[in-house]
This record gives sequence, C-alpha cells and structure tokens, in this order.
Amino acid sequence: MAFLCRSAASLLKSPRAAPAVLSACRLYSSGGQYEYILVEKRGEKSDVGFIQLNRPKALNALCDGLMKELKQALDVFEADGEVGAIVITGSDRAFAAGADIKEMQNKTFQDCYRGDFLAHWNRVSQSKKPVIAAVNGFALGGGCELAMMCDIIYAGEKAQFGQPEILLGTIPGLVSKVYPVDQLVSEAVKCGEKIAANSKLVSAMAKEAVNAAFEMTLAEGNHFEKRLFHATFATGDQKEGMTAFVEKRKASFQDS
Ligand SMILES: CC(C)=CC(=O)SCCNC(=O)CCNC(=O)[C@H](O)C(C)(C)COP(=O)(O)OP(=O)(O)OC[C@H]1O[C@@H](n2cnc3c(N)ncnc32)[C@H](O)[C@@H]1OP(=O)(O)O
Repeated sequence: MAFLCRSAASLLKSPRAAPAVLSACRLYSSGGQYEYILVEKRGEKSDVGFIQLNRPKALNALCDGLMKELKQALDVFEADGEVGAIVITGSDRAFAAGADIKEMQNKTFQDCYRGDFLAHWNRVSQSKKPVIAAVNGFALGGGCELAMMCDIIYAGEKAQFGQPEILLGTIPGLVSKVYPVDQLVSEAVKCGEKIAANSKLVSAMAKEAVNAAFEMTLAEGNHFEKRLFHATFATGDQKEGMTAFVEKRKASFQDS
C-alpha cells in the first residue's frame, strides 16, 4: 500500500491503477484505517492535511509501523490536489519521545545494515508540500529530528526539544546552553562530567558524524550519520543503554 500511495500522482494517469489511488485517498475520510496516527483534513476549505501521532502510552515513540503510516499519509496528502499544506502534531504531553527504544533494543548491526534501518525516515523532508510541526511536550531524538525535518516549527510553551541518544549508547547527543558569566565554567565542567559518564566510544562516533558533516553535502552527511548509527548496534554500550532504559535503571557503560 505504501508503494501505491507514493506513486499515487503518476498512477492517477493510469485508469488500471485508479481504484488503488481511490482506496488510498479514502484512508483519511473513513478514519480508523491507521493504527498509530489520526489523519484528517482541516481548515475552512479542508485544504490542510492534518496528521496526529497517536501512541499516547508510549509518548508517541516512533515505531516502524508509525513511520510507515506517516509516510503513507504524506503520500496520500501529496496526491490530493486540495491539500496545500500539512500539519504534523502529537499530544499535549509528547510530540514524539524518539525512535522506539523497545523495538531497537535487540537489533544488531547486521539487522540495521541489511534492513537499511531508518531508510524511509527522511520522507517528511522530501515532501513537496510545506509541512508544519506543531510541537507540545517532548520532542526527543527522532521526535526532535522529525520536527526539524518540517519546514516550520510552532512550539507550545512547554515543548522540550532534545537529542538524548547518547544516554542510550547511540548517536547523536550534543546540546548547547547559555549561562551567566560566574556560572559558566562550573556549568561547563558539569556538562563535561555528564558527557564523560556516557560511552566514550559512542561519543567519539557522534563527534565523527558531526565533524564529517562539515566536509560533505547534506545527503552524504545524512548517509554517513545513518551508517555510524547502524554501527553503534555492534557495540555493547548500545545494548546496555537501551536495555537500561527498558529496565528503568541507570546505564553502566563499559566503552565497548
Ligand atoms: C532517531 C533515532 C535513530 C534514535 C532515537 O530517537 S533514540 C530515542 C531518543 N529518545 C529518548 O531517549 C527518550 C526516551 N524517553 C524518556 O527518556 C522518557 O520516557 C521521557 C523523559 C520522555 C518521559 O519520562 P516519564 O517518566 O514522564 O515517562 P516514562 O514512564 O519514561 O514513559 C512513559 C511510557 O512511554 C515509554 N517510552 C517513552 N519513550 C520511549 C521511546 N523512545 N521508545 C519506547 N518507549 C518509550 C516508556 O517506556 C513508558 O512505557 P512503559 O511504562 O510501558 O515502560
């Protein structure tokens, strides 16, 4: 179905394929066809495609099924001549708390590489129609990246953006802050302590991705970062980081 939707615009030219496109377009008018998102058209002229991430118990963690449905909904809205802009939102508590850690916990490097894990995650940035993120609550890791892939971000007062992957033994995880003069050095040391408590191996990989990005095109940089992300799944620290999250305890990284 996802493939049919992606090709909807071109398939419209083919009478043989028309029923497939029509059934794709019904996905939001009939409701209930998606498991992880709510999809409708909003605005006085029904010209705004509206997608709400809907896994409240998991704080909208971006599981594979949700990302496939998001792609599918974007495909349908792109093929819909009435739709002029798309809004993606979550709940009051969470836009999205990142990629689904429980789904990733036991993945190996081989699983990531062979399955080209995250291959379709760039779909939002490829949208031909303007996409607006309406962010309330947590926008962490992949949730933060999802918001950044949109063209415009509107944030609620309590929105919290962050890249905490380093706490899980994977990349990235860089944060910047502004402090009063007299607190700056001690806060910088505290920051250093926090970084040093994470996997030194994975921190080095995060730095490698950031540094390499300066020398590359955006597409090359994204590709390199994805491959390094896959490589973290070959480390013991990624297993420890994600297992610690699932077991609700502090991770103990061995730099291995
Ligand atoms: C982009 C790529 C490639 C990678 C990533 O995105 S890695 C993930 C990055 N995100 C994080 O590390 C955030 C993880 N979540 C948290 O730190 C916390 O859940 C919180 C700070 C967002 C909220 O904490 P709070 O104490 O308010 O709530 P919890 O009890 O921790 O969570 C409620 C419920 O949601 C489940 N949950 C939350 N985040 C995820 C996630 N990313 N993946 C899977 N599940 C998640 C959490 O386990 C809990 O469910 P259970 O009670 O059933 O365990």
